[in-house]
Amino acid sequence: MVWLVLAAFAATGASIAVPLVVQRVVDGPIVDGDATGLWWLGGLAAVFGLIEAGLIFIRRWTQAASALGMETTIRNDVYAHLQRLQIGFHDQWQSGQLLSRVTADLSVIRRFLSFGLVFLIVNTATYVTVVALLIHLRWPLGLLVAASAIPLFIMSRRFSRAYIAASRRMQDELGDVATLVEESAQGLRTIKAFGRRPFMAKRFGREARQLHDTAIGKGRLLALSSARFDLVPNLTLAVVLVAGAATVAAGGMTLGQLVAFVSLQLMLIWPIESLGWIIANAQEAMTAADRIYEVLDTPPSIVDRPGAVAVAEARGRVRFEAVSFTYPGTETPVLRRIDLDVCPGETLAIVGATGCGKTSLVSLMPRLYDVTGGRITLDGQDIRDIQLGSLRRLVGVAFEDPTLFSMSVRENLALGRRETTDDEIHEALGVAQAEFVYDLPWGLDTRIGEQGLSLSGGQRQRLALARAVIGRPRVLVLDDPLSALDVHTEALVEEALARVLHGTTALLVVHRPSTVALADRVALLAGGEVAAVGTHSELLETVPAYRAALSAEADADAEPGPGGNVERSGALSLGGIDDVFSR
Ligand SMILES: Nc1ncnc2c1ncn2[C@@H]1O[C@H](COP(=O)(O)OP(=O)(O)OP(=O)(O)O)[C@@H](O)[C@H]1O
Repeated sequence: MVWLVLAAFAATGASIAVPLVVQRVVDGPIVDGDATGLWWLGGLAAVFGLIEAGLIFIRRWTQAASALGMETTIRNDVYAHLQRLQIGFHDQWQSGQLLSRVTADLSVIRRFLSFGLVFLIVNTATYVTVVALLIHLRWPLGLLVAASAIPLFIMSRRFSRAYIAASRRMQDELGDVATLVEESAQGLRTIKAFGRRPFMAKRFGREARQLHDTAIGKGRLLALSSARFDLVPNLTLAVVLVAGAATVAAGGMTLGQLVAFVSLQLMLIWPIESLGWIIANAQEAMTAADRIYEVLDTPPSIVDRPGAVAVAEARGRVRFEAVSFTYPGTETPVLRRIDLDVCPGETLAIVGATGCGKTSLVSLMPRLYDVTGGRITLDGQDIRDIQLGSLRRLVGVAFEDPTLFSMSVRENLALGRRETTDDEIHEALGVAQAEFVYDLPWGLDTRIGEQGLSLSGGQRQRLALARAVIGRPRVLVLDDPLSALDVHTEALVEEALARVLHGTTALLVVHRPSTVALADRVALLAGGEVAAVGTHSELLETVPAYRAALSAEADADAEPGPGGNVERSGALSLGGIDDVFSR
């Protein structure tokens, strides 16, 4: 930036020097008929021209490097911050809005850094220097030119107020359009399957038209103000020409001085004309910066507490002590006074009606959310006093909706643990019955599609399960990890999983009665509270609500799927369409 500004100032100095040389040429060699002097001064003007060209090259070159460097740094900062922010933040933000901030808004800032800001500095410096020279050359005419700044100032204030509102609206609308594109791309199967393409296209068309109208309004504002800005220097020039000619005729200034005066004044036209564009550019960049700061200024709420310790090994005793939890931004607690004690190596199944808080409960273990009352301990230590990094290394997680990334199978699995050997991968794939990956075209190095969409629901779920069990974490959190598997595969996975669960403390959200068999004990959740805890057979005998919950799940399970032995990914698709239409 420093080189850039220095080069810009020096180039402006060189360009201002040229009219001053012209003045010497007109008043000296031309009036005196001195050919040698003409050559010398002509050569000097050419040298200034060459210097200016060289400096412009340096300016443009450094401009690209500095603006792109800053854009990349800010983008990395925003991305890193988004990763640090708690899930609660992401629940409340549309992903398209975040996407447009990391892409479109940052490009606006880069454009300002590389053009708007440079021209703002250079043009202001040019304006001040040239006006000072004009006053020096002929003060009454110089002051007239200086006075033309007053209407310019008033016009630019009005313009910037109107423009900032329009550009904020447009950038927000751009975010909405990005959200729609992203959602539609993700939900394309559902949209096509329900024949809702025209509906979605119409919805998109409405948003796109809104964006178009705002952009046109913005363009109109810019066009109007550019025309007004243009008028001021041209009117001033006309006055200067008439008054200047009269002064030369009266002998108040030389012809060379008038030529220099007008040449210098012509140098002001571009800085003034570009004022509207620079203000627009600056306002857009300020709006974009505001939008980026809305993200950067949100402090992550789930962080290491002061004095949090790193824990490398754990026995794996997990206790929920009077835990309650309310989602950020909501009033009603989802979980109330939860007391659970899970011994090292024990598997606790969590059973309950849909929406009773099972997923919320297990999300607290890896601190995706923090408890709002009570505490969770691991080996007697509040998990908030354990460094997040080490807590998440100790806790393996697989959720019902298995997210895979556009990376190779191996990289997807390594997300579960950074250092993995082929043996560990093989073992984890065995547990999850996911050996099918060896049959993919490039085996473990096959790149799976965006979010793993080229795999079936059951295949994705098995890979997510393998990712959770890789490296045998001390605590496993499995949120209905077998829901998309056919009965045969489920039995095989359960058999292998039982061996893994043997030495691991596990919280296992269970929807299907068959999976309960994996658990040592079962906790029945009802309305966000623990209604009963005991072994499966105890609860079956003594708790009618447990029998009811399991038979309801069994009924749901028994509903015929297409083809009987097909992997049950229907539930996931229905979740998807709900999402599309509720948004
Ligand atoms: N991000 C969120 N923000 C606010 N409320 C939420 C959020 N996620 C879930 N809830 C609410 O919390 C309650 C419990 O949801 P949760 O997903 O924990 O239930 P669940 O027992 O796992 O359900 P299911 O069996 O259908 O998976 C529901 O009423 C739900 O609407």
